[in-house]
Amino acid sequence: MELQNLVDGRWADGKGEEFTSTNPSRPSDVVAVGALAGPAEVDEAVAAARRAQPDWARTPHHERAAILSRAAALIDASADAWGHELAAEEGKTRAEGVGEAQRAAQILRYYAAEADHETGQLYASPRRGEQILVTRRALGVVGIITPFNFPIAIPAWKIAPALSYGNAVVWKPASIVPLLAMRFAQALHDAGVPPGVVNMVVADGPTGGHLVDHPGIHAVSFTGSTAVGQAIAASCAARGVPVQAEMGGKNPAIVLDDADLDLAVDQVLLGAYRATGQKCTATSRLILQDGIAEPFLAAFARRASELVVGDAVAPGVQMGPLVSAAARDEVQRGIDTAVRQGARVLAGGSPYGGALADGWFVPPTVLDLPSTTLDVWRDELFGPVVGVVRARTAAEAFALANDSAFGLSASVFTTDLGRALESVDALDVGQLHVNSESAGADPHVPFGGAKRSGYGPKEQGRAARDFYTHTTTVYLRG
Ligand SMILES: NC(=O)C1=CN([C@@H]2O[C@H](COP(=O)(O)OP(=O)(O)OC[C@H]3O[C@@H](n4cnc5c(N)ncnc54)[C@H](OP(=O)(O)O)[C@@H]3O)[C@@H](O)[C@H]2O)C=CC1
Ligand SMILES: O=C(O)CCC(=O)C(=O)O
Repeated sequence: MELQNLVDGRWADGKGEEFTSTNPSRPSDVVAVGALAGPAEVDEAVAAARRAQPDWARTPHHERAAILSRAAALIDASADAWGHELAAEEGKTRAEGVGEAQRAAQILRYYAAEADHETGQLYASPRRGEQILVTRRALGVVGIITPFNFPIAIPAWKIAPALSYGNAVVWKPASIVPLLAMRFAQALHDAGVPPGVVNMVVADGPTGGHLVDHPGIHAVSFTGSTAVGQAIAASCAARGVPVQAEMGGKNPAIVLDDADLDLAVDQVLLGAYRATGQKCTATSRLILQDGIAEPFLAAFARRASELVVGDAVAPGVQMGPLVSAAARDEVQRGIDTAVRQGARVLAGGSPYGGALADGWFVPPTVLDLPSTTLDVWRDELFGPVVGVVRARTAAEAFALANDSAFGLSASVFTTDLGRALESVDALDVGQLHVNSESAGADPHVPFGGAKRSGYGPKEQGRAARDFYTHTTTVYLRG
């Protein structure tokens, strides 16, 4: 597949450095080749977006919605093929890839349906002969920067609301997995998004910085690492531009003495190892109450070791590789450091030999931690690694869960409604799952993190409308 950028409604080769994307299951297989875009193409894209945006904002909401619905249908029709490509380029399994493509279509449909919701409010006035209206308008041109781990769903949940509320976008996807970005841009283009309303430039991080600092950009939405997100937030603050940054996580799963253990084992496995642990919402800390710790761990470590790891597109595979050699090396280094610091390996832990040694595979790993002083308790590894500690009481378990600079997501497993409600009060996180895995985000409800996991307004649902529009309060007298 040849890499191209979409600028002002035209597909064009990049003018920057040559780039090759490869299959992390079989790194000698090339998935896409081409040249990256550079700052000049970002400038062209921003100029095109600025020209196109006013008319797009004036286009009746229902016409914008019809385009999003058509794009959703195009994605659904290609979900099998694109899901396969996603798995071959990013490393999640084929089933997860197809599911992600379908999720992108579902998100587009949700924001298409937003056309049927009210777009403002009418208030009574304290003065005779006056009404007060609150209307909404688009921000203008939004810079969108997305990570590798959800190459179509995350772009969908940023770009669909931006478009639905009348903005134009300049989007820089993660350069390591450009293929699904091209597919998504293609679906929007083929569905009839006017030239310049959606521009996609496959570029490196520094060129992303050029986009963030561009004076023609009116807001920025970012998902990725905490370091980059905080730097972007700082530059946006310096320019006075709205920003939302969705960043890392170190998400706990708490299993209390009264939990349904079979359910908890199943769900924690999903949270920890689906997408090879490469989700900001993945479970990476496991807090077990003493009474169930040993039976839970015995079952969990056995099930983790039994997961079928292999080529992401092969039938029956339950976990694929990490996205890159660098990611594989970093996660393996994190495991080795944990072991040096005293962690006991209950599953995985060592690099694969044999056929899997050629791909970027790390085994599903369970580490029993002697204390919370180990680096693996604090630092996000972004891989299939879970560190386990024990707690005497539910209160102690909740305190351990809050012992993190991050606050994205958490799971609590209990059959006691009172304890479930206590956890709602106790845990400082953006998403709390009671009796389900820590990952997952529905399009109609807010998504985002507390503490270092998130900065600025949340994403999705009504929260997206608040980010992608601003209000005008109209004091109206006849
Ligand atoms: N919270 C989350 O959802 C996610 C968190 N992460 C965390 O981030 C780590 C690294 O993953 P990665 O995807 O590389 O995350 P990064 O934060 O490095 O990248 C995310 C996006 O930002 C771009 N970018 C990088 N540097 C800059 C910059 N200076 N200015 C503007 N844009 C920039 C990247 O471009 P390019 O790809 O071209 O470098 C990519 O499009 C993971 O190990 C994980 O800890 C990662 C993905 C998702
Ligand atoms: O849990 C999910 O489905 C979303 C996760 C996410 O946003 C991420 O990993 O970047």
